[in-house]
Amino acid sequence: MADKDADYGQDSRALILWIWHGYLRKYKWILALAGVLMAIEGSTLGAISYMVKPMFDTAFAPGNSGALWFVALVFAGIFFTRGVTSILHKVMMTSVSQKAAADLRTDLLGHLMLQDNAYHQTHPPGFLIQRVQSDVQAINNIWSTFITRAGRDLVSLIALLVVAVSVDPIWTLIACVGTPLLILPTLAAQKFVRRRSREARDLGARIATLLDEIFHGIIPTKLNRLEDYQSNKFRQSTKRLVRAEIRASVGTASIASMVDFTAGLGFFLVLLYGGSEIVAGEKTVGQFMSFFTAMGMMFEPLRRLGGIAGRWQVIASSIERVKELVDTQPTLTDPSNPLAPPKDVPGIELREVTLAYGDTTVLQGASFTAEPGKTTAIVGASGAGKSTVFNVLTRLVDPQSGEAIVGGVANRQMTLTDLRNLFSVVSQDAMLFDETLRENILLGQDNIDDDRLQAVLKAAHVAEFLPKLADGLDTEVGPRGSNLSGGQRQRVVIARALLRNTPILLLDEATSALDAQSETLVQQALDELSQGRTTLVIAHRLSTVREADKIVVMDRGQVVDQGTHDELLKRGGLYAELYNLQFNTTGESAEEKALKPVADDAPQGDESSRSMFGRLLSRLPWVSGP
Ligand SMILES: Nc1ncnc2c1ncn2[C@@H]1O[C@H](COP(=O)(O)OP(=O)(O)OP(=O)(O)O)[C@@H](O)[C@H]1O
Repeated sequence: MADKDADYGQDSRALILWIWHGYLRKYKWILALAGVLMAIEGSTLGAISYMVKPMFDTAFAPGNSGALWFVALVFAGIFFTRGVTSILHKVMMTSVSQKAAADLRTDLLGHLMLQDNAYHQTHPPGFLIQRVQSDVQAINNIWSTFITRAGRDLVSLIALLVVAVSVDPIWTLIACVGTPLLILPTLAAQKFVRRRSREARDLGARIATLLDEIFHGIIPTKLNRLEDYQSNKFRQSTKRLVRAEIRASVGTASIASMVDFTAGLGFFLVLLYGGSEIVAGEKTVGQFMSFFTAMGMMFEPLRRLGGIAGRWQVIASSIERVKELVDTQPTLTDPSNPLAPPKDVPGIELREVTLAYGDTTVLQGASFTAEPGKTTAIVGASGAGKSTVFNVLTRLVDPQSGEAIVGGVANRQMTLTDLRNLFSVVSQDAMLFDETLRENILLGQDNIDDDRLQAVLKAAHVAEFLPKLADGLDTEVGPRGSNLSGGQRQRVVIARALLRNTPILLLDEATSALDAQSETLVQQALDELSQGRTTLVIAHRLSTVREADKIVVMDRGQVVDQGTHDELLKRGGLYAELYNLQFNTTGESAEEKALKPVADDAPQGDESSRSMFGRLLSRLPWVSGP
């Protein structure tokens, strides 16, 4: 993302207020108590430096052993108080900080899951993981660096300053003479740090995306010998990250160092001026020691506070990034006056749907109907827009014009929850989570009785491979279900769909990745699943859609024909061409013979149809691929 001023121009006050209102205000009493404890701890430094004066002037100089006891006991009490208050406020602050960060992470995840599909296509998983994990962690650092330390340091500084002023206001003024010199360089350094931190966070997100792609695609990476290529890309990005991190920390450190320089100047001047007053006998050694102890103790908190200005810039850049995500609103939302979803098994109608991604038109006035409780197949070449039809129906994307009607209700008029509760989708990528088989099937439903579960396992043909698994239903399936075969994963997804018991079933190439034996089993499970439901099937293998009640033929975003298998073959249009082509190339001579007259007789004098054929020939996966 561009590193421009406008991006990090979010004013710090607004960012703090956002965190305060959203995540901290509810802990205000704990924070207040922790603040009091912090103030007590901070003021103990002032008390220590204050007690140096009586130690010298009342106990040491006159040799008063009674006063010595008193001073020693007071010192012990001060250190004890410091220890107790320190641990108490740290525990309180840490618990609030961890809880606030957990709340923020959870909110962020919920918000990101609601974003449109288009958003997730432009914000890859690695990028979002980085935001949810690392940026929130950086915000969490607010506590360790900003509030806990800064609060205590500020109180210490004030207490020590009070002691110093009480000893001699002029000495104090001289000691602080260099402070105004700090302002301009500090502001410049802060801006620099914020810029570099932002750059580092961007690079971190890019690296997380790269890692995500490498590990998700580890098999193609190995097979294509891409190890060096990926390592190189990683090395380049990490080099830039290291550079940005180093620059940011140099900026942060330089702010602290500027404090050192001005403090050095202050010490130098006070030593000359105050020292001469002691030599002249105008001040006592006790006063001088008390002042110098206060000044010496001020040095560390002041240095840390100087560094905190830089750290705040790092934190602010993370808050900005997280806030940017939170401020992004999804466009696919519930209607303001939603209608109830259909009660019976619904029919589906796509009415003149046109959809484009940028300049690319994907659906162009596409219309068809799918009867309730029947199976409708959608066929067409790769890229014809078949999967996009499913995306429109389930509102993963909204078309620019036209509408999708489910059971007489336009899908945009239902809430997203009601709409998506109507569909079960089984696709080629059976999405399993890294949990047990049982958890993968139940997906959080805890009201399923065992009889129903067993019936579902049987119907989905999961029961057949259960005995082969070490822990049966409690077997861990591994990341993305990697401990199961493709066919087994499909059957788990079918079991899920059976349990969801939705009235509409969308099958997107559900059996295409399976061998013949698995395909038969999965097909049986799917047949079981589609009973009594409105089913839409996308399949490249036309043998699997022959039995459909209706077949919708798509070409380049348009519905070019629809009917039963026999009707379409008789008409001799695109479907007959596809079918003929498929069975010719797979060498099923019986089909070939049966279809040849149809293909020859088809009304293909039409040039567009012939060019379509040539186009299809080059695009069809079953022609070029295995
Ligand atoms: N998010 C997107 N942004 C841009 N173009 C897209 C997007 N999604 C799909 N497309 C394009 O839309 C066209 C239709 O895609 P779709 O996935 O619907 O085709 P399909 O018929 O299902 O293809 P296949 O059979 O290969 O799965 C393709 O040309 C694809 O490149």
